[in-house]
Amino acid sequence: MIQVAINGYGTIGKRVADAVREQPDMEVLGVAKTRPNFEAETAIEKGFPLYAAVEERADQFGDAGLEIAGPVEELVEDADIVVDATPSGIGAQNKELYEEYDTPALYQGGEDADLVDVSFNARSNFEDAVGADHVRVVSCNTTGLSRVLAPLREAYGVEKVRATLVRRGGDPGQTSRGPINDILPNPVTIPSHHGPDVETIFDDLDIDTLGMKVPATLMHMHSLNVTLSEEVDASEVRDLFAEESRLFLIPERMDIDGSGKLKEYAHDSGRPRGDIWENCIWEESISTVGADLYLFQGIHQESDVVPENIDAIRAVLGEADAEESIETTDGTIGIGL
Ligand SMILES: NC(=O)C1=CN([C@@H]2O[C@H](COP(=O)(O)OP(=O)(O)OC[C@H]3O[C@@H](n4cnc5c(N)ncnc54)[C@H](O)[C@@H]3O)[C@@H](O)[C@H]2O)C=CC1
Ligand SMILES: O=C(OP(=O)(O)O)[C@H](O)COP(=O)(O)O
Repeated sequence: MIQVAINGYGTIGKRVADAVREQPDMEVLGVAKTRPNFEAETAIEKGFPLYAAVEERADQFGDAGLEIAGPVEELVEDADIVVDATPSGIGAQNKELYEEYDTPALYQGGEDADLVDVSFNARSNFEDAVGADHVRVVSCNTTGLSRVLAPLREAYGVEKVRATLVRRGGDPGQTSRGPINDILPNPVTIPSHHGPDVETIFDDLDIDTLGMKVPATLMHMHSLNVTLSEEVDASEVRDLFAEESRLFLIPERMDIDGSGKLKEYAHDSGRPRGDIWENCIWEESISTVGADLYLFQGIHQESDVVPENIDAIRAVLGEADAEESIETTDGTIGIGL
């Protein structure tokens, strides 16, 4: 059994912990947090050993009636791999800790690409992460773009990508985020950081991205234009995408007009936390004009990177190839609405 440590038990960390628990070849050795809160309490309720990420604050857990298993150093030392899901920039500070105990580590998309040996997307470059010590699972948006581009590149070739990313202002629990009544060009400079980030997965890709932030919390929305290397009928692209387990084509008959109904559907289907691990592509939006492909896709920022973290664990430890790992991950967490 692969012993997995999770350092940072917030939006991403708690979802990765639940997904690790579903795997036949992995166990959650423990999760580390800086301070007690509702997430620390639920970690204990779920039976995850809770470790103190910051020594000076360890007493706060006892004061709140939460039992601590030990300091984060102990957890890192005993683990086969650490998933660092701390806020942007903290992962970089933690790298020294993981190196000290010679424990390989996964980082999240908020960290810089040059922190790691490999930036990772399971569908696109699984093999690059085999045996690597420091791997970054790219951000929710980069994951969403990579999943669409990988099959298009293989089937037709891609000349140029242009994407406009309408990004949610904050996650539902991030009460201090915004905007609350505006539409922001964000970042206002072009390209946004997403294009260069996708190039950490496909280094020969020509991609321009523009970003915005809007008063929404549920999901991001991408408006995508891909110039393919050949003229393709839209129905062929739909068939190509239908073969991809992490692309959900929203059928017209479902009458899902946006992120609200998508999330409602995920809740109705019994998904944990209403998570949607797949890209959600409106089937009717898939259109071609000559070699230009257009589509809209919704990206559930809180959960699409979760299966990618699970696959990255197997890649780093050389425990499976891409196909085996993706199949196991999808089957155990319930991918395929
Ligand atoms: N929330 C999202 O939509 C997505 C986030 N990401 C990336 O995932 C990473 C984590 O983001 P979230 O889960 O949203 O953040 P979060 O703020 O929800 O969770 C981070 C957790 O780490 C804890 N923490 C803070 N400092 C720590 C330390 N020194 N040691 C251990 N734990 C510490 C916090 O208390 C919190 O529980 C970031 O790099 C972010 O860019 C990637 C994809 C989507
Ligand atoms: O990595 C993300 O988005 P991004 O790729 O748009 O920077 C996640 O949705 C986290 O975004 P945040 O930096 O707005 O919390």
